[in-house]
Formats: sequence, C-alpha cells, structure tokens
Amino acid sequence: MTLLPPVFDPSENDLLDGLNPQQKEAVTYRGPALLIVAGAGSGKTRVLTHRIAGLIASREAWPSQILAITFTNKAAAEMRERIQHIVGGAADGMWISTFHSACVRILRREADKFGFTTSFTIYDSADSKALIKRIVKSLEADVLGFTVSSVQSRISKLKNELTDVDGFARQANMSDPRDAMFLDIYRQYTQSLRRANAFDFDDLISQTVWMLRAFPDIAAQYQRRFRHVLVDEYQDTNHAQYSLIRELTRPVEPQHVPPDTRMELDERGGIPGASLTVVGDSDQSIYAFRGADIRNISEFERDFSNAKVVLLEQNYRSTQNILSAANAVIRNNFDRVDKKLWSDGGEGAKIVGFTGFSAHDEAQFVADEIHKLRDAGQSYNDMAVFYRTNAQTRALEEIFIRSAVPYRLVGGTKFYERAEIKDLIAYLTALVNPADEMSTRRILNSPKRSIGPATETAIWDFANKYGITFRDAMRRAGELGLGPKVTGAIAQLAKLLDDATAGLDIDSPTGRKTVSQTLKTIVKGTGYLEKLLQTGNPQDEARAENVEELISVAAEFDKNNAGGSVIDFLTDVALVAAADDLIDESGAVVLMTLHTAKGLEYDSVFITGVEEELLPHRIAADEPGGPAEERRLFYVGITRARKRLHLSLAMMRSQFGETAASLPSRYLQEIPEELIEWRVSPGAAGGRGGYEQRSVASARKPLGSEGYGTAGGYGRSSSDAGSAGFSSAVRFRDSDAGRETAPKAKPKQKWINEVTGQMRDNSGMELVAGDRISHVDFGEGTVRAILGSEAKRIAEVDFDSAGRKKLLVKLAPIEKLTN
Ligand SMILES: Nc1ncnc2c1ncn2[C@@H]1O[C@H](COP(=O)(O)OP(=O)(O)OP(=O)(O)O)[C@@H](O)[C@H]1O
Ligand SMILES: [Mg+2]
Repeated sequence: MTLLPPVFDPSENDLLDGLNPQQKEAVTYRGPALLIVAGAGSGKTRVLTHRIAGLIASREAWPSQILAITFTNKAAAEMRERIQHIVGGAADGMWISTFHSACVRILRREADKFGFTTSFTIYDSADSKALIKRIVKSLEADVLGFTVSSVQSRISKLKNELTDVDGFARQANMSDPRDAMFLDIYRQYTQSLRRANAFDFDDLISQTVWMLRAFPDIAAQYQRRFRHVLVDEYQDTNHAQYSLIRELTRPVEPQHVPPDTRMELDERGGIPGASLTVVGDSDQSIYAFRGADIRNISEFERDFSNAKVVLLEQNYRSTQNILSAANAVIRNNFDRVDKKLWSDGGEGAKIVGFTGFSAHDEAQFVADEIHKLRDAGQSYNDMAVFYRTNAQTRALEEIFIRSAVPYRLVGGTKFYERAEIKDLIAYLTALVNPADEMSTRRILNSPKRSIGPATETAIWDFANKYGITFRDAMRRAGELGLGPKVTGAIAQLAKLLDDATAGLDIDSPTGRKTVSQTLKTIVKGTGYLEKLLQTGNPQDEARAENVEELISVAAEFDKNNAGGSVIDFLTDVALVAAADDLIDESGAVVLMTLHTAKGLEYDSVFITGVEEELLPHRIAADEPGGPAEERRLFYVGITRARKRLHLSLAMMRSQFGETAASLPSRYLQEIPEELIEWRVSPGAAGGRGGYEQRSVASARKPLGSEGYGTAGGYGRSSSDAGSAGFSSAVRFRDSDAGRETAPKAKPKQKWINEVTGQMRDNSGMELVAGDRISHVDFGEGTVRAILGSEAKRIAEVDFDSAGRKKLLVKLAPIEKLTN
C-alpha cells in the first residue's frame, strides 16, 4: 500500500478544540448527507471549514476531491485561508468557490463540446441590459409595456428555474400578444449571446446544469472527482443551483466507471454519489426575488435520503442584547420554526438608536460615532455601515469625506461598472473574443474618433452582406465607401486591435505580452488616458485615475498569476462579486448593502435608514411575502454585529428627486424598548430651543398600525403597533417640526460648487491649534489639533455647541475666523 504524501496531521483534538458537542458532531459525522440548520452566528461556516480540514487531515479525501460552495468570493478566500491555516499547503488543489466561479471553471473546460468556445465572454448585468435594450427597441416591444428591466428580471427568473426558450414556448399562451412578444425577445437575446460566444450570469449555472444532463459521460467525470460537496448559505440557493448540486452528487452509473478505478463500488457496480453537506438558516433567506427557495432547506431530508440533521443553538458572535433584538424581530415572521439562540457573551452595550432630521444629519451621527469608537481604540476595519439601497450612500459619503472618516464602498457604483473601465474591458474582450461584436461596437468611438452611428451601421451592413464578422468588416474599411477620415480611423483601430491580438500569441517574436502590457498598449495606442487628461474637467481626472487603477489591477494580476492570460483576467473581473472589494488591511470603515453583508461580522455595525419605504423597501412592502423577506434582511443586518449595534433613521429623506417625510420602520417597534438607548441630534444642542421628548408615532402614525397587522397576520393588533412602541423611542427636535413639509436648508456654502462641479479645496488654509473657525453645520469652534499632512490634513475641532469633531481640512465647509 502506498502512503499518501504527508499532510499536516493534527491530533483530532486540534480540529475539535473549543467546539461545542453539536458542532463536534457536525464536523465528525460521516454519511451521504448532512444538513446543519442554525441561527446566525452559531458557527455554521466554522463547522463547514473544520469539516473540510478534518477530511483532509484524516486523509479521507484529497483536496481535489472536495468542492466547497460559498456565497461570495470573499467568503471563499476566507475559508481557504482558514483551511490553509489548519492543514497548510494541502488545501491548494481544492475547489472553494461561489456557484458562479465553479461553473465558469467547468464551462471553460467543456464549453467547446456544445457550440461555444472556451474563450467565451461573461456578460454582467449591465452588458445584458444593453443587449436587451437593443432588442426591445428593434422589436418595438415598449409598445406592449415591456421595459428593459422587466424583461431582464423575467429572463433571469426563467433561467433560474431552468426554463429555456423552448420551455417558455411550451408554457406561453401564444394568442396573448405579450407572451408572443416576450418569446421573441427571449429567443433573440439567447441567439445574440450565442453568436457573441457569451454567457450571461444566470447562464453560467443553467448552462452547466444543462451540459451535465446532456452529456452523462462529462457529468460522470465530475461526479467521480468530487467526493465531498459542501454548500454554505444553502437557504439562498435557487432551483438552478439546487439542480447543479443534484447533478454533481448523483451516483456514477456502472458504464461510466473506469475499469482500473480504485474507488469503492456500490452493489450495481457504480460509484456512490458524493457526500453532501449543506448549512443554512431559513431566517436569513433574502434572495427570494432572485428565485431562492427556502424549500430547498425544508425538503432536504426528502430529497437526500438518510440525511442527518444537526442543530446548533449557541451564538458565539453577538452580545445578548443584540441577539435579543434579533430574536424579537424575527419572531414576528410566521411560518417558521422558532430557534432558541442564546449567547454567553454577556449583555453588552445597549443598542443605540438615532433619529436625525435629514439623511445628512443621520450620516453625521454615524461619522461622529465612528470617531468616538476609533478614539476608544476600535479600528476602522471593525466597523461597518449598512443600508438598504445604494442611493443612500451619497449622503454617507459626503459626510464621511467632510468628517475625515476613511471608508470603502463595497458594491454600488462599482469600479467595474464605470464607463471608462467598461471601455477598456471591452477592448480586452474584443482582442480575445473577436466574435463578441458588442464589445467591438462599444469601443468603436471611444475614445472619440469620429465614428458615428451611421458608420457603425455601414460596417454592420457590410458584414452582413458578405457574411463576415464585424471585425473583418473593419479590416476592409477601404471597401465601405466612406470618407477618407472615417476610413482611416476605422483602419487604424482595426490595426491596433490586430497588433494587440498578435501580442497575445505565445509564439510572437517578442514573447507573449502580459495583461498589463496589453492594457498599456491599448491605452497608449488609443490615446485614452491623454484625452481624459486634456479636458481639464475634474470628472475626467477621476476617470483617468480609474484607468490608472485598472492598469495596477492588471499588474497585480500578472504578479499573482504568472502566465495568466487575458481570458483569466477577464474571468476574474467578471466574477468580482460585490463583497470582493473588501480589503481589510486598508483600515477603513466599509459601506455596503444589507444583502452584501450576509455571512460577515463586525464589532460595530450601523444600520441606516431604518424607515418605512426603505426597510421594508417600498417595492417589497406590497408584495406577498415581501415584508417577511425584508424582516429577514433586517435580521441579517442586526446579527452581523458583535458588540455594538446602531440603528438610525432620518425624518426627511430625498428619494427619487423629492424630499419627503419618512416614518420609522415597523420593525423598530418589534425591538423591546429597554434594549435601545435613543439619542437625539447633537446639532440641536444649545441655543436651538432644546428638545422635546415627543414621539414620532404621536405626530404621524406609522404604517404598521394600519392594516398591516391584520393583513400580514404578524400577531400584533393594530392598537399596540402604533403609539405604544414608539412613545419613548423615536424622538425629534420640536424646533424642526415646522420644517417637515417644506424643508428649506439654510443657505449653505456648498462643499461642491454646483455650477463648476469643482470640489471645494482648502488645501491652502493654514490652520494651527487655537485658531477659531466657522463651519456651515456646526457653527464656530476652536481648533484643538492638526493631524496628518497635505491632502490628508485633519483638524480636530471643539465646536462651541456641537462638540468635538474631526474634519478633513481640504474639503470641510469651513472658514478661518480672524479675531
Ligand atoms: N465553538 C466556538 N467557540 C468560539 N467561537 C466560535 C465557536 N463557533 C463559532 N465561533 C465564532 O463565532 C462567529 C460566528 O461563526 P460563523 O461565522 O461560523 O457563524 P455562522 O453560523 O456561519 O453565521 P451566519 O449565519 O451569520 O453565517 C465566528 O467569529 C466564529 O469564529
Ligand atoms: Mg456563515
């Protein structure tokens, strides 16, 4: 018998050290199927990690036989790191990835078996939107009420249910013009993707499932390979993802068993299916809108026979106060199994509640609290700010910049969604996938080279006439019958692309260019950066910085992936999930949506905008199951906090271009009053008439009191839902009450000049301790100290009435007072 190479060999105790009995059972159980269901912070992910490490350490499985699915790439990286920590380099060959990344890996190997090439492009949401837009326009589908986003979400839903074009055709009512039109759109969309050799995000999973089902011999390769499949956050799997797991864990049929196999065979001569472990919490299911199906959890035992179920009940993450609040909120969802989640982490600090007058007021509270926590020794990395919608970030960002809070935005205006980045990515895509005509069309006139829509059409018509690709038609610019200037521009671009493509060839005389070299060739050849820098427009300067940033991203990629190709780079880029922007070392507070926060944990958490219309979101509020799903989202947010939780709201909020009064979220009143300590706006202190302890509920009845209790059956009568919950809870300044309907901000010296779009710049202001300054919002104060230097100069100021604040001198709306 040959021994396996030595791997890290911890005594069993190391792996099980510190785990509670249920956790130990979950780590050591061996059998075909294991389901771990438990509330937030009970160690589900930790158990999964230790289970994998245990399989490797005990030599029950090679790393290559393990497939672990996590919810984000960040979670995958974290899990890999934790496993490496336990078993060392043995973890290298293991597939730990998201559903999407695992499917890309499979498709990159197999796509050529069904009509794609392995250099396929991945369309992100914005790409598919652009394609749908074109189709909707050409079919004039808007006449029938189709919008781009409604089409996009419907297609996505169908794909998540594994309903392809033919499947839809079978279920559609073709005498209904809307169904007929949608079928047309869906078909054209699918054909366009295929022609472009591209998959959209949902395709990655549905096409993999389809491929595994259509090619049993290929499926058998993966079924033989993966002996252990483990899935985190199982409550958020949709039908396509569920089907993928089913296909991968099926037993291998006898005819697909190689004669020389050393694997144990079942009685039929086949190989038993992989062992499957899933962990999840139905209270954290927040992706129903993307087709996630909680039933995947509740029906696990039926679907996977002999499944063992383990329950975990101790929460190791949060203090009891935070946990009690979470339990109190989620208890209002009916149709759930109540869990007895407890913590021995002590009561901990009270939850802090805050009601600001405006979103800026709210943001200022968050910034001030962050500074306080930081002064008390907490690092920025351990703090996170959550919100329901990306639009909320604007106020937070403005205030954070002004108040010198270092922050990182996760998701939202994602780096890779910016026009200039998409342009350069389109250039790279055009190089490796010339069939992707969308990319080539995108870059035709960017940067501007006077190739307008008419010229684009001319190239397109020429390509169709001769049955050649768009790129081929560009190469024959001289035959298009266009003016000399335009002809020259097209020819020049075609040559640039061809030269750059040649540079990717391993056999090219100069050797294969790296990704960053290729990118630089493009940036230089097109004059992309130069043109941005020439305009003098500050926005273009920011764009130029982004271009440079992308070049550094590519350089970093080259460094970490010796020999990595442009395709590898593009795959990476396409898969950068929202949470992946997180780099913890940066020492910055992270800002992210509640959805992105799943699975993560922070010492201090701020949940902002805890208001009706935002949480529950107005779209969800009227949908069946919507308010319950939004409550789960709130539950997810609360349970991210280890030690401190802040819940805040604003009385007035601008949304959709209008400023309107907002109401406290119905979920706030579900938290027992004694767990929350409410604060009032500090800006109102001194000289402003003070506060009156007055409840919002008595001024305006929260929505929760009208009908929701009865309609939703959440067990609260309409009488106790309103005033009682809020009477001492949510307060606002009486002096502001008159401004509710017509909020008029006092004339402000804006930190961004609206006319020029130029940022305020106080770089030249010489400030020293003792100087008196005046601030637009905080009034007058005395500079206490100056920290940092140049652009990062921070003034610590004791304001006469607003207390101590830190301000970024360069951008803060301040003036130096001469005395
Ligand atoms: N037995 C234990 N002893 C000490 N700490 C533990 C134990 N089990 C888990 N933890 C810690 O508790 C925290 C929560 O664990 P983990 O993230 O695995 O929970 P989870 O159930 O996956 O939560 P979520 O539902 O939010 O994903 C982590 O910091 C983890 O290291
Ligand atoms: Mg987890």
